[in-house]
Amino acid sequence: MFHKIKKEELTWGESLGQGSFTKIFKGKREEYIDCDSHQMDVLLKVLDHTHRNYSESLFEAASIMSQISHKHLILVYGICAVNKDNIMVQEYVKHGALDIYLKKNKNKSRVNISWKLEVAKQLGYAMNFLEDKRIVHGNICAKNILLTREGDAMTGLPPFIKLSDPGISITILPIEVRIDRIPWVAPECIGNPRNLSLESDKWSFGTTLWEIFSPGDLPLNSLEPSQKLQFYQDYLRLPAPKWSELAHLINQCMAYQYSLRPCFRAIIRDLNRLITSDYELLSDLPPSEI
Ligand SMILES: N#Cc1ccc(Nc2nc(N)cc(-n3ccc(CO)n3)n2)cc1
Repeated sequence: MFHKIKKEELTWGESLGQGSFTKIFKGKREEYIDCDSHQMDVLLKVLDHTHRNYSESLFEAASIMSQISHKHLILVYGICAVNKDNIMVQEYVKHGALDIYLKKNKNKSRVNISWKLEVAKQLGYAMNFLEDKRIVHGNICAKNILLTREGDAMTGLPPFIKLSDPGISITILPIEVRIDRIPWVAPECIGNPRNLSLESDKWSFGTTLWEIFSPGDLPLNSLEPSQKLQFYQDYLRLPAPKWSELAHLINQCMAYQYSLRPCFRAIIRDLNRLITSDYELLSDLPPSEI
């Protein structure tokens, strides 16, 4: 399952924002390694008291991430559950979530096409690792991609990302939340969330690709819930990026027929093709026009 962490080991720092049913704080964890103490930075993900009924799902998310180890997956140290608080303790990632980072660096030359392709490829590696282990994540989105290293175009140092835990599973969340998460939640999971599968992770990966390459926009952000549902009922597609090969890959991942979605090995191969083809493209389009 997961390691149980005592509240005394934790020191609380600043609030860093909030997820759907959680609040996140920076913190420190006292660690005793061969009897001298070490303080390490941690991220404390606290379940809102009003959603204490979801604590089992938070523990399940922690348990999934604790059972596997990969350089592009977040490291979860364990859970601290004392009286009303349910806290997931994970490694602190220096630059936080990708969705906020992309907005902040919208027109910065550092966040260019090759930077974005590198991030997409690393996410593909994490997803391929999960697919090989038949582990469904269930909440792939830019908000759950964490930036360990910004990278530096001058020295050619690439960015480095880690996929976060899935949080509360959509299989137990009310239909309103599933509809609100269109277009990240795959169509087959709207009617019946138990259709969550390795294939639905591919759909979400496609939406996340769209997010990474859009200049900080959120897909279908202006639509009401009923219009989001209609979007699926009409088999509509997200606005295609101008880069047709990228648009093609996004649409393959976001195939309404889930058996047609490519495996992550194929997705990584296609991303590598985009990376090699990317340089002709750079000459004629400004990054924001992809
Ligand atoms: N300003 C700022 C700032 C904010 C957060 C971090 N660090 C961090 N470390 C993690 N392990 C997880 C997260 N998350 C953020 C959203 C989610 C939702 O999944 N996680 N953020 C660093 C700087």
